[in-house]
Amino acid sequence: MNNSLIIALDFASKDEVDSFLKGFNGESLFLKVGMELFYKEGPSIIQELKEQNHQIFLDLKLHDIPNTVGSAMKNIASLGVDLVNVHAAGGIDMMARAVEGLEAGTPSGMKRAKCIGVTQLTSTSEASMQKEQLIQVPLHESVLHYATITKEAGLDGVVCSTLEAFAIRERLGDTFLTVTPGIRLKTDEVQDQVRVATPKIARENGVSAIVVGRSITRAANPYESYSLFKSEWEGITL
Ligand SMILES: O=C(O)c1cc(=O)[nH]c(=O)n1[C@@H]1O[C@H](COP(=O)(O)O)[C@@H](O)[C@H]1O
Repeated sequence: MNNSLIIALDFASKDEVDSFLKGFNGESLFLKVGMELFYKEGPSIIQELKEQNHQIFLDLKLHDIPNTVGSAMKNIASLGVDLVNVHAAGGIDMMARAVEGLEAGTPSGMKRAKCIGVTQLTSTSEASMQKEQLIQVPLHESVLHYATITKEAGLDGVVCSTLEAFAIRERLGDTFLTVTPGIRLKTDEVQDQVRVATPKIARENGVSAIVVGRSITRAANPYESYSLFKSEWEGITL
């Protein structure tokens, strides 16, 4: 999990995923399946990707009452994915029930998926958080607060931006995962993301894993783009 580069498979169908993965020549990857792909293809896409030896982050960002999230996680656990997430805004009880559900649903002999809490989405700015969520503290503080209650609930880490990762590690320790989307090379379009940084900054801030989507999946040559991100993330000069 640590030092991973997770590719966000934000595609409309399995066919698009297949043609994307062809360029990787069977390399074992850490892949994120999100709502778009999962709602189209269902659990079979997870099975297929696992059979191809990939690690899977199933990103469904659960956010509901504790009972519903706990039961949903029990079913998700049977898919055998490596990483799942919930919204920290659902609260401590909801997050604790998510982990309980995962533990109850993980088949014996299998490792339970790690569970992380989404703090403030990387598409959220301080101004929009204050105006739309009526949270009147600086965004950094809101993220640190969500990270603290996520740990209290027994989760394994958070989704945050690279800009908050260092402070989270300082407060909550090195083993608490910081998974950071909003990753762009200097020359990339930011698109709908707000709190963005390069793989180099992510590495310098000690984040556990970076998540990269469109900069790789929509690149003219996805494998070349993946290699660029990977070498900057790993600190290798090409
Ligand atoms: O939980 C996530 O993965 C997530 C949380 C967050 O705060 N921001 C965020 O961008 N993501 C996901 O990370 C990916 C980022 O994609 P790109 O912006 O295309 O690199 C998308 O699949 C998002 O759903």
